Amino acid sequence: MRPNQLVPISIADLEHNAYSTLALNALDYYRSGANDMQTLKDNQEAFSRLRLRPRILRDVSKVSTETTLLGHTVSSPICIAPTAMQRLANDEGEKATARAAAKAKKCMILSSWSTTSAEDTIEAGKAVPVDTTSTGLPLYWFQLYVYKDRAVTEQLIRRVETAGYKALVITVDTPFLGRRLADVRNVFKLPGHMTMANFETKDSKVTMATILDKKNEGERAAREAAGHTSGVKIVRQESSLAAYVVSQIDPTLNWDDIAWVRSITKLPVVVKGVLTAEDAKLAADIGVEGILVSNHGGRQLDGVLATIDALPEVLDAVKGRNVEVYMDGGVRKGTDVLKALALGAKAVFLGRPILWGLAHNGEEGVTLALDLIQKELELAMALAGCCKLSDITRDHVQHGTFPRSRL
Ligand SMILES: Cc1cc2nc3c(=O)[nH]c(=O)nc-3n(C[C@H](O)[C@H](O)[C@H](O)COP(=O)(O)O)c2cc1C
Ligand SMILES: CCCCCCC(=O)C(=O)O
Repeated sequence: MRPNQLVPISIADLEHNAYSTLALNALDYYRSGANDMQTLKDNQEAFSRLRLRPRILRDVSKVSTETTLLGHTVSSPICIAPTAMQRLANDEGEKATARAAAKAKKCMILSSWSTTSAEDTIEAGKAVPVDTTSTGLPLYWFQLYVYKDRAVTEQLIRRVETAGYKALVITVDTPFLGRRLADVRNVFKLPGHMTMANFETKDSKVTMATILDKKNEGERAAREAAGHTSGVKIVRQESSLAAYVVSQIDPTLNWDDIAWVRSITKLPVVVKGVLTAEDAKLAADIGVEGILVSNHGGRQLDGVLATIDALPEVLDAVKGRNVEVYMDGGVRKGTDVLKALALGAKAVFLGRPILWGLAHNGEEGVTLALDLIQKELELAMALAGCCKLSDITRDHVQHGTFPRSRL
């Protein structure tokens, strides 16, 4: 371990260590939120504004966190959110995460923008022997960005169906990339030896470097055409990620496209990035199977509600409808998970904690991150008087610090 690093016993320790392990452009890409990072901060702080209401004397000698997600049994409601470019943290990247998910029998969502292909990632997970001493299986879902070129999107859907992914998670909060200032300053780009592996064909490798080079070439040509001397240094005001999004991702995305995706696949569809009752109702009306309440880890529209604060209105809006509701954003501790479940989430997803685990020690680091928060959840459940997830109710949590009698 490097000087100043901690023997990690919490997600916060893993994050602390990652700060001295990762290269600055990767660290900044992972840790940043958009603009002032108000929402990024609030995602965690909002959990601290909630208080737990434990019940006592309930025989909590055995605690189980087993649950189902869209009909599949997994060991726990703690799941892995899609995060792009995991090989920036560790060379094994998405494969390491998939193996850790398999060992823990947890659900992993793979990003469209992975640095390992969808096929190679799930194969790595499937190669891990299944622990038969407990029920449940690892579960892999695929996160979809809808490309301007619908053929690219459709081909990807066919590939992930064949590979064995069990749901499509369509991210709907990213028509354009949020402005992450550190990435702009660093002129963030993927190192040349890594690719957006799902978009690599025999003939063309889609790297951000190639996109950026084309863009620079275009800018240079435009300057020359306007009579400027060639060779003048071009000062870019965006990360290459933002440029790639503008060139490839469809900002016209709307509810008809969600219906289109549903019409071309038998996989269940989860919409990721819902923050309001209004949109939750529209999602349920269109027939999606899942809603992931998310503000993209504070990386898109800065100033939106913390996800744990948006969760109740989404749940109220779809009460009685046949749709599962999950949340992500700021989940760092077992008590955070308990609070989200008490408000009514079916599961929670972890973004950055998995990256901090990967940076720590690849697959073992992700296993450690998952295990730390899993053990914290089990302890929190026992201390709150809950042996199984169905024992956790809305009465286990309240807003603010006033006793109920004074509210
Ligand atoms: C570095 C990074 C990359 C991400 N990449 C994606 C992505 O490719 N697709 C996506 O839908 N969300 C992406 N997200 C958002 C996460 O899925 C998730 O919503 C968020 O990280 C949850 O917040 P947390 O990091 O506080 O746990 C990314 C988040 C981070 C931090
Ligand atoms: C269409 C937007 C691509 C963003 C890719 C990665 C990501 O989601 C992030 O937050 O960064």
